[in-house]
Amino acid sequence: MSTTLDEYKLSDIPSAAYYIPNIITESEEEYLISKVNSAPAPKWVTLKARRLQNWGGTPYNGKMIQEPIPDWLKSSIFAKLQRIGISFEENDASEPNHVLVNEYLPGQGIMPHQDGPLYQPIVATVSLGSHSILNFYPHTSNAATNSDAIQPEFSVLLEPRSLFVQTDQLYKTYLHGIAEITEDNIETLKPINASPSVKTLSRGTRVSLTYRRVKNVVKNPLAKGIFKH
Ligand SMILES: O=C(O)CCC(=O)C(=O)O
Ligand SMILES: [Fe+2]
Repeated sequence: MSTTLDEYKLSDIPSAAYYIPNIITESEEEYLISKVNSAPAPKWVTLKARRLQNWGGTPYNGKMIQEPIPDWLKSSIFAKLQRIGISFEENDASEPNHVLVNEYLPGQGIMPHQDGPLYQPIVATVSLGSHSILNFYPHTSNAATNSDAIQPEFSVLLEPRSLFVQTDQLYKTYLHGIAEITEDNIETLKPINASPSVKTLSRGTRVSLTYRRVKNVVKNPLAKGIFKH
């Protein structure tokens, strides 16, 4: 990782996480939200506590048939990821090949989980529209099945327009999740990067763009002309 990135490294937690406020402008944020919201209805997959869109392909059975990532998801982001030195492949600066878009209404979240070996062990998340709090738990805890009863080991505040990167041991040995609540008590949870003057934060609708690199990618057979008429 580059020296620029090191400036944003979060300390006192397992290596490594980086937090970069205001990676995009308010107008870029508005544009990205409008593009997410204008995706065709079948693009959305609705789950119990969030809905999502897959771009670049839909991982299945440990593989993904590669589809192009649309320009609107690349234009304001890829150059910035590269400039601050975020590499999605060991030893070079390969770009992400998959973007998962998640939308959470206030009160929605995601159970503690690991992103797993399908991806290179790095995920870069841009937050849009509202803040959230990402909670981390050691993977040996039973937070995945009982998150309400388990206190996170630490939490990170994700402000709108920020970039959060998790990689290496943090990616591989911790679970992360978002509680299904409408208001975050900053005073008690004490996210490692939050200002001590903030007491509570009410959630609005948050869209997250999670940029990753799927390791095992197959080219689209249609694009190769296998099914030529
Ligand atoms: O919305 C987020 O910031 C977290 C999403 C996440 O953990 C995932 O999609 O695997
Ligand atoms: Fe995740």
